[in-house]
Amino acid sequence: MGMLVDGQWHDVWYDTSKSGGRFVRSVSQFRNFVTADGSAGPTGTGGFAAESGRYHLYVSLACPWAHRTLIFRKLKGLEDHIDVSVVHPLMLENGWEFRDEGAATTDHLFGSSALWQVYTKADPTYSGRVTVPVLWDKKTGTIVSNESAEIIRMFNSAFDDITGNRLDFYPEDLSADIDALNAKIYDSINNGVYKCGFATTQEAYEENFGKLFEALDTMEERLSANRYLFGDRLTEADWRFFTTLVRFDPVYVGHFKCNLKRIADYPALTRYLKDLYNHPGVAETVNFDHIKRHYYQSHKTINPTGIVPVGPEIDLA
Ligand SMILES: N[C@@H](CCC(=O)N[C@@H](CS)C(=O)NCC(=O)O)C(=O)O
Repeated sequence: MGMLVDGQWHDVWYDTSKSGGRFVRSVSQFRNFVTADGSAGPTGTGGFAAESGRYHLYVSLACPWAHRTLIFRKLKGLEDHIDVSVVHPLMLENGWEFRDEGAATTDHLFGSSALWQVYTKADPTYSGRVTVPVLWDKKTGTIVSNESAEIIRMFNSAFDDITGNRLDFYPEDLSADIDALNAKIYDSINNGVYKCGFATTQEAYEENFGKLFEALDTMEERLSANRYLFGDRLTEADWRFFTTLVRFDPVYVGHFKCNLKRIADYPALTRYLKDLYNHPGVAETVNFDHIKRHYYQSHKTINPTGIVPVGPEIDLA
């Protein structure tokens, strides 16, 4: 774990000393958009037109945020148009690293040993965290975006004329409702589990623990009456929720101490999780080996022995 300061790598853990033991996620800094015609998106600059083979995606199979982008790449038929490098599951003193081992790969573009080197290629004086996912532009030699919420929006529509795939997970008529629900799920659930797990005071942990399970109870109720979060319409909000749900019982219950209940104890959430997992193409994006090894072996302040629990038995088929 570490970060870049003026383009130099430093091995440091999250500093919670100024926030009462609370984990505060930093804001992503590369915020451009790929658009169908290269015009500017909601933030950043233009010049990033959708083209087959032009963009490269860096992901971790362990990371819930990167997982969103892999799901969209799959469901939107982008696999032949956007290639991928997969970091090694262990994130230690050099941060995310590349190694040709199992499902992990080399850096297919530059052969870098660590992801921070890709960040400094985009900006030699970059200061900040080195996170996945990263969407790289081969043409201009820079990072388009390192914000998953925005990368999935690009994947949802920018390449439609190239792929002919017009599935829309962010339909206009639901967009405001999706944004509102995303915000709630992000704060109390997606990021909520991290706020429990990375808390360094009892108070910070308990505050987020309460909010997390309150939010899960609300979702359980909502999904008791609906197949998906918005009735029978499968949207971006479902995929954003899914990547946390699928990691919950194998990792967050134990490693992040989110243990009031398991997802297996919620009938509607269990049915929903299985439904999404069995959606064509999605199971192939889930790698429980990387998920478990990443969390249990990378966060030495939480699990110093690095022992990965063998259980629980997970059967989502
Ligand atoms: N807001 C970012 C967050 C991405 C993120 O925090 N990724 C984690 C992995 S799950 C990471 O790379 N962390 C490295 C670090 O914080 O140094 C997004 O959604 O794209």
